[in-house]
Amino acid sequence: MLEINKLRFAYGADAPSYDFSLRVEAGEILGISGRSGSGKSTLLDLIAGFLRPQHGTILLDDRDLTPLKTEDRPISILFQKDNVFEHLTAQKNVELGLDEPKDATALLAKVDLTGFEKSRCAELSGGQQQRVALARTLGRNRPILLLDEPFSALDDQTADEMRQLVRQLVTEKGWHAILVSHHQKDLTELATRQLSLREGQLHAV
Ligand SMILES: Nc1ncnc2c1ncn2[C@@H]1O[C@H](COP(=O)(O)OP(=O)(O)OP(=O)(O)O)[C@@H](O)[C@H]1O
Repeated sequence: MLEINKLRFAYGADAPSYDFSLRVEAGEILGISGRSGSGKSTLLDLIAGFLRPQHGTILLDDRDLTPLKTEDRPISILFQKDNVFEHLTAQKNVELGLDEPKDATALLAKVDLTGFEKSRCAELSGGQQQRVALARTLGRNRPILLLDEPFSALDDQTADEMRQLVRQLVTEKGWHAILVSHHQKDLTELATRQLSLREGQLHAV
């Protein structure tokens, strides 16, 4: 289980402070909604280690991740865009993220990109690029998946396909996923549970 205990953070002495506690089971996708500026990205940045909390702990299966640097945390992140290096091929993009050699072709096949191994990502559509990023996530197989508006730049049908794929992978792999989004459809169709962020605190929806 991923446990975030009384994580407290403020950007400065006069800034409002964020106070988060939450738990995410393996195979669960926790959806977090909230108005623009409510602190959704801040929450993900704290879990990813881009920001340091002033108080509190982040545990995965009782292991304390709080002191670890971002690169040592067992996380993958999918942003709205810019998840791939556009000048590199799909295959290189998948291989770059791996700790040990794995079959990039098989990983790309999992996300329905057979035959695109040698395509430069600049030549791929936004949805295909997101699938390359997902193939890398699959290869890395990190237990925590942070999703920051990952489908916002996609058309409706591609977003639907991506949601299904992400859902299937999270269930299959037992990842602990947190999705932040403005889009109700993402939250209702993908999240297994939802919370809303208001005034620095998480509330039941
Ligand atoms: N580097 C920073 N320094 C100071 N304040 C910041 C910084 N980054 C964000 N903030 C402030 O913290 C608050 C939360 O920002 P955050 O980006 O986490 O919100 P959000 O809910 O993800 O917003 P959006 O939905 O628009 O992406 C905002 O008031 C924002 O202005």
